[in-house]
Amino acid sequence: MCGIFCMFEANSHDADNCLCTYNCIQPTVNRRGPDYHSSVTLDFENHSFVFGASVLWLQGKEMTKQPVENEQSVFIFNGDIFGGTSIPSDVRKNFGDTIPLLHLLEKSEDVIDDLMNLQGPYSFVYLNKKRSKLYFGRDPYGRRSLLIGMKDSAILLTSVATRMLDIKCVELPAVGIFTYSLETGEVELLPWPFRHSNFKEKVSELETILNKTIKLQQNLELAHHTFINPTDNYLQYPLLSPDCIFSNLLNDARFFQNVQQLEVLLEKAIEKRIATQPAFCHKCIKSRNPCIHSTTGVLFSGGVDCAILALLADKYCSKHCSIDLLNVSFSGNAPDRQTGLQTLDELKQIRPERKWNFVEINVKESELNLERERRIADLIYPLNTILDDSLGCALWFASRGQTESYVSPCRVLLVGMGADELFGGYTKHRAALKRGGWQALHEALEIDWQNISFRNLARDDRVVSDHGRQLRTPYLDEEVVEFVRSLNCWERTCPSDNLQQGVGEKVLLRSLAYHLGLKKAASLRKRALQFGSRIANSKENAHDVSARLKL
Ligand SMILES: Nc1ncnc2c1ncn2[C@@H]1O[C@H](COP(=O)(O)OP(=O)(O)OP(=O)(O)O)[C@@H](O)[C@H]1O
Ligand SMILES: NC(=O)CC[C@H](N)C(=O)O
Repeated sequence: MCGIFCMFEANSHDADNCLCTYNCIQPTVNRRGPDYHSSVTLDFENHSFVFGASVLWLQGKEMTKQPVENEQSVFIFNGDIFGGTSIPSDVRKNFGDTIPLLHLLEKSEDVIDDLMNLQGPYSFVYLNKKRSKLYFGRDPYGRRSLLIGMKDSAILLTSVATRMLDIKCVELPAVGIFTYSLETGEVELLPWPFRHSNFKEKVSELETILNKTIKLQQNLELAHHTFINPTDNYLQYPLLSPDCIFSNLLNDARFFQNVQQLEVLLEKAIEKRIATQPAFCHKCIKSRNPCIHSTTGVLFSGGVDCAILALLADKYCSKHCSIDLLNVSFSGNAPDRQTGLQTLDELKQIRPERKWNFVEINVKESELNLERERRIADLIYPLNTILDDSLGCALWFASRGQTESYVSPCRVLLVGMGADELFGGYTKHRAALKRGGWQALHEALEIDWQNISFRNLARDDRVVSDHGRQLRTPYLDEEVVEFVRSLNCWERTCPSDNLQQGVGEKVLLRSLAYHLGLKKAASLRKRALQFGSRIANSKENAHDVSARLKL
């Protein structure tokens, strides 16, 4: 993952202030991109700028260095363009995504339209000198981090910050692309063509931080999918075994069509996310020696979401390479260790030729406390709850991929984020159905989807990228999301008393797992990362501010 940093100050010809902040954050920014790092200092139109970037090379035949600077532009980019019509795929294959994206922005008449025609996660900062404008933003789902803060007249934009900084930061809301005019100092928002329910709250939080009114031209409609009731006694299979239920469902032509469509789209999403990387692992990339080490890994609890990812990854990883399955536990026999080993057996049976590296990552409390203080709390910042602490720490250790005898050489990690929001996997979805029927479940899913970019995605990106690895989330692929969100809630999930736990919730995804041969994993009950790994104390209130994250 690349690390990006930009700080600029109005009415200034001296970058010392900005450089001072850069020096403080630079080591953390650089950890995100181990292949290259550099910075650019600029005095332009009565503003002083510092741009910094570190690169994890993933696209193109050669690495693209950053910041990219030419007569017209300075550009820093963290992300992956995987598809869409604005940049042809053969161009990306040869030249990577950074330069073509810059060219697109340089000639763009309608930035939002051009970006909406791209697929993939990103955040960027782009100075267009001709237009005297700085553009910055995150992709519409908010899959990459970008923080914003202000001190006096200086504005900071960075992938990561530290708690020590004398600048209060917030996550830049993924609501559109922002522009800053060097001529007037005005900040404008070019919004994505839909609006989340918390749009206003997020924009006004930003106005407080910047101490400016943000100009917004369009007044957008709230993005909301309409609700339709199921017509028949949909999914009424009480008291049957999971095997019978899945077999029945897969024999239902209408249901099976959705399973097949999901399989096609998810495979495509995984294929792109595996194919788009150089054919070298972390250890061998410097020498460029072709290797058979793992380049792709899966954060692996053994649960249904990541089991599907691992099985489909097998199809697209070189048959000579191993695949790392990284499994973290904060107590020897944590539930996720048991399910991890169980699903490993299933994968081995289905794909016996593959070398599956099940990496047992055991974390002692002393090490957890040390690393949280030394590093993880800064990565989680500005989020600060007990839940952020548990998830952030668990993900950091899982993605470090380190045991006493092994360090994972993967540069790309697949994770199952987004599956529960899209397919309805949380206990609260069961509660909503019980409380208010399908309509309430539909609304709960809408809210979860609208919140996903603010809740966890940027934090997860900051934490995993600290190991110089790229987090990739196939369930959050645009085509997968569009398809799943086009379905009625009752076609995706059925957390009713008629279908037992471990079958009804995420029933569409579980049916796909069963169809692929993951017959045991298909009906494993959900165990959230913080409980499955035993990092969390269930007596604490997950939404309270965490004292452990304070300086
Ligand atoms: N103990 C663990 N070790 C490593 N990775 C994990 C672990 N637990 C969860 N993950 C990763 O984090 C993702 C999201 O976690 P979440 O808590 O939503 O898990 P989940 O719903 O139980 O998913 P799954 O069905 O894949 O277990 C998982 O899909 C997986 O990639
Ligand atoms: N990891 C990144 O964000 C780098 C940007 C770009 N996709 C590249 O591979 O060069």
